[in-house]
Amino acid sequence: MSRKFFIGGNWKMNGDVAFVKSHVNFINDTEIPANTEVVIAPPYIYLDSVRKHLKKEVGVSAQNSYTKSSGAYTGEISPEQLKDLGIEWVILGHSERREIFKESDEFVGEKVAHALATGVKVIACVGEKLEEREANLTEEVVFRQLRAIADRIKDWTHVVIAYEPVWAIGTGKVATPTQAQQVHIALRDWLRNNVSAHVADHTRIIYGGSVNGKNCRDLSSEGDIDGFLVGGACLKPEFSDIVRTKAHL
Ligand SMILES: O=C[C@H](O)COP(=O)(O)O
Repeated sequence: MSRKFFIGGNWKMNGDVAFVKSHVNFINDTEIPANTEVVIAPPYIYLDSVRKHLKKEVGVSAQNSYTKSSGAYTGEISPEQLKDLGIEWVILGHSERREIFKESDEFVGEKVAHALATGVKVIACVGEKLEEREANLTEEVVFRQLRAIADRIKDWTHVVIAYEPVWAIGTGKVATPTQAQQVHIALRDWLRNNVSAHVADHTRIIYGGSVNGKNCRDLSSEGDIDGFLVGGACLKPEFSDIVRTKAHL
C-alpha cells in the first residue's frame, strides 16, 4: 500500500520575524522529493506571512484551532479563519495541548471534527506518557485517544495520525524503530477493526519524538512509519535532511 511520506515541522512557540524570513528561504531552497509531502507549522501570528512567501508545494499548518466558527471566544482561532488565510492544515491533540492546557480526548475529537467539516486537514496526535508505557498501558491510551476522534468523524481522507510518545518529545530519547513500528501497527489494526480496512490501509501514521537528521532514515525503514512530525530539529538546517529522508528511493 503506497502512502505518500509526510513530514511535518512543528515550530511550537519558537521563531520571530527574522527567523520566518530565513526559514522560508531555506525551505524554498530545499528540493522536496516527489514522494514526500511537507507541511510546516509556525505560530499563529506568522501563518499569513509564511503562507504568502513559501512555495506552494509545501503546506502550512496551524498548531491548534477551536470548535466554533466565530464568536466570543477570546484568544481562540477558528478553522474558518485558517481557511481564509489559505492555511491547509492544523495540528490537533498535541500532547503539550493535552497536558499543559488540559485538553480532554473529547475536546480534541470535537476540534478534529470541526476542522475537517470546515475543510482544513488535520494532523491528529496521540501518545502515551512514560508512566503509562511502563504500566503497559500504551495501547489502551492511544486507542482511547483515537476512539474520541473516530466517534466524531466519518471521512478520514484528510487525517494524518501522529504517534508521539510523550517521553520521546524534546528529550532526545527517540523511540527505537521497532518500538514505534509496534505502536503504528497497533494503531493501523485498530483502524481496520473499528473503522474500515480502506481507512487502515490509506491513513498515514507518522512518528514524532526527537526525530533528527541522523535517526530519520532508520525510522523510515519500518513499513508502517509514514513520516514524521518534527519539533526541535525542524528549526535547524538538518530539517532538509529529514525532508529528504526518502529522496533516494
Ligand atoms: O510536534 C512535534 C513533537 O512534539 C516532537 O518534538 P521534538 O522533535 O522536539 O521531540
